[in-house]
Amino acid sequence: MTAPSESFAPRRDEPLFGRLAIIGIGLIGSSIAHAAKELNLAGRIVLSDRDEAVRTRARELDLGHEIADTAAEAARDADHVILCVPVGACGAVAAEIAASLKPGAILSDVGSVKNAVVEAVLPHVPEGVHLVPAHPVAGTENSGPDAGFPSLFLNRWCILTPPEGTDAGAIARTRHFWEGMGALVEVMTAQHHDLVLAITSHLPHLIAYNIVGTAEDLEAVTQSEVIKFSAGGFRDFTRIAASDPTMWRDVFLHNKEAVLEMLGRFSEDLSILTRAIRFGDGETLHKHFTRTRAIRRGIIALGQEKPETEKLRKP
Ligand SMILES: NC(=O)C1=CN([C@@H]2O[C@H](COP(=O)(O)OP(=O)(O)OC[C@H]3O[C@@H](n4cnc5c(N)ncnc54)[C@H](O)[C@@H]3O)[C@@H](O)[C@H]2O)C=CC1
Ligand SMILES: O=C(O)C(=O)Cc1ccc(O)cc1
Repeated sequence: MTAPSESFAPRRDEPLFGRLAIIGIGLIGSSIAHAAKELNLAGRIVLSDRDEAVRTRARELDLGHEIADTAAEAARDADHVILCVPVGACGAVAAEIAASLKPGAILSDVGSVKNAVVEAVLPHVPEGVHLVPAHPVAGTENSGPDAGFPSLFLNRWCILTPPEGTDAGAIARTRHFWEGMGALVEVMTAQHHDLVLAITSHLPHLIAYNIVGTAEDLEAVTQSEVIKFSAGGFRDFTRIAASDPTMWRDVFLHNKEAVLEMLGRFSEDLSILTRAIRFGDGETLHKHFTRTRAIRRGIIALGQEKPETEKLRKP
């Protein structure tokens, strides 16, 4: 199947899909387009975006093989259609392309929330079309067609959440597509996905948006010292808090229950730490920090993250 290659992942001799349609040409859509073209995952890659300026830029960047003016045009006759738009737009785009989807096609997405996307998209999926939702747990704080790069998904998880009874062949083809881009694939229910991601991704983003906002509110008091002396911790938060506002508004509006559940637990734990500080309970603080340090070391041991000191060393 694979030939020796200079690429970041093996290039296929034969494409996996005849026609791939990507709707939404932002960070994720353009990254898929780069990877799928470079690795020969699809014979023809057609992209579309509702924003004309984005379509023009995608043509300049030579993304895929063709930029269509409408989502319906891009999806026509496609074997694999991926919605790469904000979570709140998935239902409307599915309605827009429904009549263009051919029997046997796989309809997928990349949304950071899964249950709400399935609920919004499923009513528009024609008979014979397979819905296989996906979430690549890989990204950056940047957005738009210039932000994408082909190795974004390399060694990163991609979670598939097919509704019960989904055709096994369609799930397997979607798995092979993401594995083809170097991702590690896991299958779970949409509900479980949303609960896990609420604590591992959505809550951390909310905390970052909040702390950077609080710091900005204090600027008058601190006279720019927040920015000047922002050491590692705060700087990391500013990167996360620079993430796309539309995308993250949609994440919180569409994963409301799970995020509120995790936020409740977070607040309870924060109260314990607050009490410990107030009453000088060093033992509680030390115990807590020891436990969290072990979690970080576990992530590094699994090879999913490099120690900061290694990142700082010159290559
Ligand atoms: N940014 C990240 O790090 C990650 C994002 N995701 C998910 O991927 C999806 C896309 O995110 P990004 O690529 O970061 O966003 P982005 O903001 O870079 O691009 C989204 C694109 O969708 C287009 N769009 C919006 N509504 C549309 C519609 N109705 N029809 C056609 N095009 C439309 C916009 O014009 C924009 O070009 C989101 O659902 C997000 O939750 C998943 C993993 C990581
Ligand atoms: O930039 C970061 O650190 C991210 O966390 C990127 C990201 C954002 C949203 C997702 O659904 C998955 C990954």
